[in-house]
Amino acid sequence: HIGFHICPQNIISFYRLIQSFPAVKLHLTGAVMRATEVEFDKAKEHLKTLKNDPGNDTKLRIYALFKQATQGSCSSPKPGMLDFVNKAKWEAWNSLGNISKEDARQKYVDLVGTLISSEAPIQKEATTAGDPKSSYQTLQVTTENNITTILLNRPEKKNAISRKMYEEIMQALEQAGKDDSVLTVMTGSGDYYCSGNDLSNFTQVGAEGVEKLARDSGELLTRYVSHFIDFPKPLIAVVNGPAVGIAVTGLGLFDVVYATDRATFHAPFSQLGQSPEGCSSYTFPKMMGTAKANEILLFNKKLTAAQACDLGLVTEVFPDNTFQQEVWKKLRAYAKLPKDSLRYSKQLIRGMEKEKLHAVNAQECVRLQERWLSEECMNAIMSFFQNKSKL
Ligand SMILES: CCCCCC/C=C/C(=O)SCCNC(=O)CCNC(=O)[C@H](O)C(C)(C)COP(=O)(O)OP(=O)(O)OC[C@H]1O[C@@H](n2cnc3c(N)ncnc32)[C@H](O)[C@@H]1OP(=O)(O)O
Repeated sequence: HIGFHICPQNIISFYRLIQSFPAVKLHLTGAVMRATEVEFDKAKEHLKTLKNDPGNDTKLRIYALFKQATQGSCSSPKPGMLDFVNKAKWEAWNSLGNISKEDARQKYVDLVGTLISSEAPIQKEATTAGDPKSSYQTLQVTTENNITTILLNRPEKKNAISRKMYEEIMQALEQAGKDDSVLTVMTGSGDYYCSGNDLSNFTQVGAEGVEKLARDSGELLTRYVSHFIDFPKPLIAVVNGPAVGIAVTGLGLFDVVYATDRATFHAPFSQLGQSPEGCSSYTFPKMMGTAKANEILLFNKKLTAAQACDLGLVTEVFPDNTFQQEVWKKLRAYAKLPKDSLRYSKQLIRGMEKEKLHAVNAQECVRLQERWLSEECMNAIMSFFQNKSKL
């Protein structure tokens, strides 16, 4: 017995205690938050939503990881024999030895993730009435056979991503990250996978002018891309047709990309007076070499599915007439694999890169905010709407 009383009120005071540490306040008010710190903060918030008491051992582990992540190794003197609670906390913290702050932060995030997902309701059926998933306007989100599918659903606009759709995709990713499914799939409805950013996002200039629009767009894009960087389980793109702009660049943040042989991949940034996003200025050169990436990101080279596969952007290409059948057969088999093993393996594969990716995302969005205000970009957007100059 360690002196904690296990009741909901005590869980709440435990969180308050954790929140009240000066180190956390300092960390929260820091002007620049590092990527995993953002994730760490999210985990702290998620922790507050736990409905069940995780038990004293787990609470001590959470406490210890929190201290190690924010203050480093335990160096305070051991509390006296009769100071049960503080002694147990000290022992838990001290038992972490010299593990780094970053490792502790990751372990904290993983532990909270496991606790939260163990409470998630079991999803047995595809979308049902009253399910928040059925309230999306631009997406159709379903969970079936352990697979949550996010269907981009504006086929009449070639699934161009409107502001509403950016928000809904983020919301759907948050849900999918927490639900009981094993895999998350993104695909498009109709003949396109996605024609990228909806160019009318740049024509809705409010009273505060274009600078405000550019700032808001930069903020939206940063959040959007962060959701892919931080997505905790395997994320698969089923590219059912042509992909443009951010729908191409973001593919570097997916874990597997299956494409129909009808798909093309086009990131026409210089043609639009813009610059790369979705972390592609980092993921593309890393994946295919700088020279090949330059043809795509600087010189607007449109790739066929086979070329994209040769360059490593696409995992496998299927003939269009058997695409859906072959891909879903594979996915259904993958979705039978153990969920946590997949989740942890993905986190190991991606974990080391996360901070870098967040930094790249931030840098790309700063550059884009400047680009969106440029004459080059404004002319390209006007030209699309006035002359319908297509790519
Ligand atoms: C909040 C800001 C975040 C910014 C993130 C940065 C992201 C950057 C990018 O993604 S850059 C790429 C932007 N995309 C484009 O430039 C594509 C523009 N579209 C086209 O060139 C063509 O529409 C096409 C080649 C994709 C398809 O041509 P086609 O098959 O001939 O179809 P239509 O042109 O008739 O299209 C049907 C319908 O959809 C509308 N539409 C298609 N794509 C977009 C788009 N990206 N933005 C807005 N609207 C789009 C098109 O206008 C038609 O509408 P209509 O029927 O005329 O009302």
